[in-house]
Amino acid sequence: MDALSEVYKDHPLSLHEITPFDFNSVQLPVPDSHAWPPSSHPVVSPNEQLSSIPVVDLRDHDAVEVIRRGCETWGVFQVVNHGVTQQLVEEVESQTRRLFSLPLRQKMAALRTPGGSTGYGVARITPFFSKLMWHEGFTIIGSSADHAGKLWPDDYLGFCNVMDEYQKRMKILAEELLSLILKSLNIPQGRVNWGDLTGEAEGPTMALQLNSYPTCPDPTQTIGLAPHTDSFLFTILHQSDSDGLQIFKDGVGWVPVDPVPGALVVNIGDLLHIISNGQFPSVLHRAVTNRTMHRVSVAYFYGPPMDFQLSPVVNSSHECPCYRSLKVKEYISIRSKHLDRALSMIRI
Ligand SMILES: C=C1C[C@]23C[C@@]1(O)CC[C@H]2[C@@]12CCC[C@@](C)(C(=O)O1)[C@H]2[C@@H]3C(=O)O
Ligand SMILES: O=C(O)CCC(=O)C(=O)O
Ligand SMILES: [Fe+2]
Repeated sequence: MDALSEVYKDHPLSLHEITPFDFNSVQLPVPDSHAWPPSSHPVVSPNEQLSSIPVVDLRDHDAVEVIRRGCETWGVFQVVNHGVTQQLVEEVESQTRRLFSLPLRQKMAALRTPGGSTGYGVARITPFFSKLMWHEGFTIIGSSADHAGKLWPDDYLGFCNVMDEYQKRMKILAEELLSLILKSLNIPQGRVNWGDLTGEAEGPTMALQLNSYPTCPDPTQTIGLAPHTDSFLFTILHQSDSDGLQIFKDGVGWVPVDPVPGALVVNIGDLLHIISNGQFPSVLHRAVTNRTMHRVSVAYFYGPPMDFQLSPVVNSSHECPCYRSLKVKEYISIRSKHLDRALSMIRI
C-alpha cells in the first residue's frame, strides 16, 4: 500500500462542518479524533541518503541544472539568494505567530465561510481523512483586510501590509522560478503563455496559506498535515526554524527537508506534473508535529489563471502526451472531489 492510501479514507463530514480544535486545552492522552495509526514507511535521516535535496543559489550560473536535478529526483529544492529580504520573512513569521496565538474564540471570528476559500480553518484536505490533523490554517487570496479586520478591529493594518508586501515579492520570485523551471524542461516560455488571459479579470492563481502546528504532547500519534501533493504549479514555502516538513521518496521513505537558514523550499505541484508530461512529478509531502516548538510555515501557491487550457508540452514528435488537455479550473474541481486520484483520472 502506498503512503497516501494508507491514511486515506472518505470522511463522513464535509469541510465546513469540521470546526477547528482548541489546541491550548489539550492534555495526554491525545484525543481519539486526532490519534493516527503509525505509518509503515520509515523516516530516513539525511545522512542515510545517497544524495541530498539540492539548495539552488539563484545567482549561480548552474541554477537551471540544479533545479532540474531537484525537480526530477526529489520534486523539491531549496532556494537561496532569492531576493526576498530576511526582514520581510521574519515579519511574515511574526504576524503569523501573532494570529495563531489569539484565543480560539477570536480566531473563529475570521472562520472560512461554507463555500468560501479564505480565512481561518482546518486544511481543505481534511474531509479525505478519517482522523483530524494537528494543524490550523489561515488562507489569504489577495487582500487579507476583511478577515484581519475581524481579528483585530483596531489594529489590522500591520498584518495586512506585511502580507501584501510578501505576496508581491512572492509573485516576482515565482515568475523568475517559472522561467528557470521551463528552461530546465527545454520548454520555450511561449508554449505556456497565459499573458493573453491577463487582459481579462484574471491573472495567475495565487494563494498564501499560513500554517500553524501547535506543540503536541505525543508526536508519535499525530500528524501536522497529512500526506498530499499541492495542486498548482509549485509552492514556495517558508518554514520556521524547526523540523517538520518531510517528502516521500519511493523505495526510500519519508525524507525530512531540513530548514536551511535564509532558504525557501520550492515543491512541485500537480499542474507542473501535467505540463511537464510527468517529467517533474508532483511530490507527496507531509508535516509532522513537535513536542516543544510551535512550528509555523507560510506557503505561497502559484499557478496559471483558472481559465487557462493546460496541456502536457511534449518536446518531440515521438513523445505522446500522458494527460488529456483541460482547463485549470476543471482540474482543481476534479481534485477537490478525488484528491490523490485526480492525476490518474485525467491520464490518457
Ligand atoms: C490555493 C490553494 C492551495 C490549497 C487549497 C487553496 O485553495 C488554499 C489552501 C491550500 C492548501 C494548504 C494545505 C495543503 C493543501 C493541499 C490544502 O488542503 O489547502 C493546499 C491546497 C492545494 O494545494 O490544493
Ligand atoms: O508546513 C509545512 O512544512 C508544509 C505545508 C504544506 O505542505 C502546505 O501548506 O501545502
Ligand atoms: Fe503542501
